[in-house]
Amino acid sequence: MAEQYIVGVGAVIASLLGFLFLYCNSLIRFRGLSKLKRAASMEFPKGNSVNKTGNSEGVGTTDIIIVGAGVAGAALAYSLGKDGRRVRMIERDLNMPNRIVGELLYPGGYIKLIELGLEDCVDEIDAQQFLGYTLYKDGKETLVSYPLEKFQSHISGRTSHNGRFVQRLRKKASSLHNVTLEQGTVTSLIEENGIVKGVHYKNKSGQVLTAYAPLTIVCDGCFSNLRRSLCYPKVDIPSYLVGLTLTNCNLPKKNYGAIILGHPSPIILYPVSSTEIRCMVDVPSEKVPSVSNGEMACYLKTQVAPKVLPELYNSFMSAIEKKGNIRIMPAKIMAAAPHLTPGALLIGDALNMRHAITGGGMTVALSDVVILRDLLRPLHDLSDAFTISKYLESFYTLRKPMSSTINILANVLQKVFSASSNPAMENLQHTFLGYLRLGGMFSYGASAMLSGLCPSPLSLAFHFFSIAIYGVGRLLLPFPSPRRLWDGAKFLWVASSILLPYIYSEGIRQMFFPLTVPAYYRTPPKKGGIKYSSPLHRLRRNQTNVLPPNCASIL
Ligand SMILES: Cc1cc2nc3c(=O)[nH]c(=O)nc-3n(C[C@H](O)[C@H](O)[C@H](O)COP(=O)(O)OP(=O)(O)OC[C@H]3O[C@@H](n4cnc5c(N)ncnc54)[C@H](O)[C@@H]3O)c2cc1C
Repeated sequence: MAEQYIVGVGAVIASLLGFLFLYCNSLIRFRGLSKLKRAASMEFPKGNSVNKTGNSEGVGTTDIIIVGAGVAGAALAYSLGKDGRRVRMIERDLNMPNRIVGELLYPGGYIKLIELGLEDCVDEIDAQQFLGYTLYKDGKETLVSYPLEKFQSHISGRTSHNGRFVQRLRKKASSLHNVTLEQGTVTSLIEENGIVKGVHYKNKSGQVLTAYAPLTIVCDGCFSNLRRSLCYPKVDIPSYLVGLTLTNCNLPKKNYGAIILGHPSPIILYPVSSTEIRCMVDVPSEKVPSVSNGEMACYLKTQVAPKVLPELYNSFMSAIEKKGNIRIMPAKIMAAAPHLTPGALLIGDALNMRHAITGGGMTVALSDVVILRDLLRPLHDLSDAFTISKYLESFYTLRKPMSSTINILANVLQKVFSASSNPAMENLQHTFLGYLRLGGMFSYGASAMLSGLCPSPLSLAFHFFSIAIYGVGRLLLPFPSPRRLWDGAKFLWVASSILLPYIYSEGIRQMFFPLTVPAYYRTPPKKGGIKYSSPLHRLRRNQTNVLPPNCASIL
């Protein structure tokens, strides 16, 4: 009864906010899409028609150097290669990566793969369809399904081994005759008069070489050693993710992952192949036990194993015993803070990182690739580094709907999921789970954001207010006593102190008022008579089979 009352009051306020949100959302969407359409619908250079602007080793043979052939680099190389650019990709290690990162791709990320023509890269690698999560807390279960009803049946999340996926992307990129992929470690950028002209790199045999191109795109991942000169890196590591591979077991619900909200660490489980389950344990940075001296194994056995689902317990214990099976990675957070550098650009984890607990990095990276490809498409000549750099500044605002929504959700949810002795935090966790259980536009709206299907800062703000109303309402009922009012105030304080710093670091103006950012209006430099044709219109027509026109129609 009480919950219905809260939902009723919440629904009225939420409807008003919702109306405002939908209005602003459609305005921004309309302006943003038409800008991208305008840019991307211009004719792109084909094969040999690209101006030859390189000027040293490999004179005139490279338009764009890409550093790092990970998810972002390989996908970008393919899409730029498809547009006729001569791309030179330099990757430190061409062997199949063996990492515990980048295993879950959201449905929104899968749609980006389709937009890039790379959807077959999740075929033949034993990737699993992924439809959502079951959250477990104190013996209660909450099912969170991605809102996929309005999509074709193949649209869903995908989970797989990162290495297999990356190798497929690399293979697809290097299958294009105008994309070269070579093994080498880029050691520095070549800068002349404030313009990046190319890179110094060491090849497999240790020889120091140089490569030149009018544009260098750095995608060297979370441990980037090149980002320093292209952005203001402020990296935070709130926790570490400890990964184990479980075999001979199944998750309770097929195609769904599991998140166990237990003390001391949340545990995340999802399939990475038809026979293996990835288990990730989030351990706060200040108390990470050492793997080498066996403390981690002991921590997992004594502290974590009792919280694992009973049907996975034996596999979990055997996984700890398996040599080399305990892997650990820092979960870094870094807001994008680029400084414009003519001749160079950063994307992927090198530019921006969010907590890995929700697994949104690849979706953001692929979304960035789509935006960048569309912005670069009308440019025939990349030689005017200053003008191009100024034009590409719009990239940092256009990426915000996807990147800021996924970043903030990841960073906030890691805090909400982590056990805490603070009753207000515990309250926040219960409120969040209760909100997800409400169903309808509340839980579907939240999962539409979480899946990358409806990435919108306004939607984020709307759900934050709805959760706040719901949470405070729960605390005040049945009568708002002074004690309850105090608890409600503490609840709002804790919730805001988690969320607001992340909104601030993403940039309030870029997130909520993109139309007031001057860079947003930059159009392609009109040199050499750009002709207008409509490759993107064709693309968008194909896309509508996959993508409903707006968020409201997904829910
Ligand atoms: C523990 C953990 C789990 C995660 N899980 C998920 C998940 O489930 N889903 C998800 O979407 N995201 C996840 N992420 C984030 C995801 O891995 C990244 O967002 C994504 O891989 C970024 O792609 P990228 O191309 O920028 O970097 P990467 O994929 O890391 O690629 C960088 C490439 O650059 C190469 N390189 C590096 N330095 C040089 C150099 N100097 N010269 C040449 N090449 C170089 C590297 O060898 C590598 O191939 C996770 C992250 C962590 C830490």
